[in-house]
Amino acid sequence: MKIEGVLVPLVTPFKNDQIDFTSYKKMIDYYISQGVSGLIPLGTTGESPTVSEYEMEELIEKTMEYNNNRVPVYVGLGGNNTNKVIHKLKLVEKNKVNGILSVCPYYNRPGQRGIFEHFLKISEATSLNIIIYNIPYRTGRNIENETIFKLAEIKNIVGIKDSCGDIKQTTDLLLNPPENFSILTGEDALFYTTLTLGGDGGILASAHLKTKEFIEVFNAVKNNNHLLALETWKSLYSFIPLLFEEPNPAPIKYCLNKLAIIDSPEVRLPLTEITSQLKEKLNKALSDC
Ligand SMILES: O=C(O)C1=N[C@H](C(=O)O)C[C@H](O)C1
Repeated sequence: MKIEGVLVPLVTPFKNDQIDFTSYKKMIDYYISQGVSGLIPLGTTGESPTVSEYEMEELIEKTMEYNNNRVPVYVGLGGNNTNKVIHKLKLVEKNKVNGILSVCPYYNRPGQRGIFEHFLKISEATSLNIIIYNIPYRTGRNIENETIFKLAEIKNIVGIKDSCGDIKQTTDLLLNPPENFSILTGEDALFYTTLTLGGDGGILASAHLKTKEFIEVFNAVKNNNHLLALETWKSLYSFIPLLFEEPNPAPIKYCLNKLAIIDSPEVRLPLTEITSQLKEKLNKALSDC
C-alpha cells in the first residue's frame, strides 16, 4: 500500500533536558486532528543524534501509546554501522510500528555497492517496512537512482524520502517510479513540485506549522485542482525557508513554543537556540498563523 500525504517528522520536545512527554502527547493529538497521514519520531527533526538509546525506547513506546493506532508510525533508525543499525532494530520491533525511515550511511561515505549492501542486510534482518532516506547534504553521499531502482526491488523497502538536492535526479525518479514504491520528498520547498510530477507526498518538518495548508496542497493536487494547490502553495513558499534559516529544528521549536504547543523551545547541543534576528522574522510570520 502506498505511503502518501503529509507525514510529520516530530520534534522531540525537551524541558530541562528531559523529554517533555506532556508536550509530546499534545503534539501527537494536535497533528492527528489536523489530518496528517503519518508520524515519524526520531528523524533529523527529532534530534535523533542526541537522543539516548534508553530515551529512544521510551519515545517509541509513548508514540505508539499516544497515537493509539490512529495513523501510521515510521521510526527514524539509521546509521553508518550496518550491524549497529540491525542491533537497534530490536528496540523498534518490540512496538507495532509500520516501519523505519533509514538514512544513507554518513561520514564513512560508502560507494553505491556499499549503500546497496547496507540496506539489503537491514532488509534481511527485519520484516519491518523500510523507507530509505537520501540526503547528501547531511550524509556526504548521494544514493543514485540506479541504486534506488535496485533497492526498490527488495520486498520490504517500500519507499524513499528524497532530499537528493538535484532536481534532475528527482525528476528522473518521479517520471520512472518503481512499482509499489512511495516517493516522498524531504525537501520541503519541493513539496508542490514533487506532487505535480507524480510524487506521493512529503515528510516535512515545516508541516509542524500551517499543517492544514500543506494537507490542502496535497489534496488539491490529488483532485487536479491546480489553481487551489498553487494558490495555497504560494502562501507557504516564503515561510518554509525561515524554518531552515538556522539549524533544524530550533526554528520550528521556537514557533511551536510561541504557539504554546510545546512548553520549551530548548534543543540539545551542538544545536542552539535561534538568534533574535530570526525570532523577529518568525514572530512576524506567525502573526498570520
Ligand atoms: O527530520 C526529518 O525527517 C526531516 N529533516 C530534514 C532536514 O532537517 O534536513 C527536513 C525535512 O523536512 C524532514
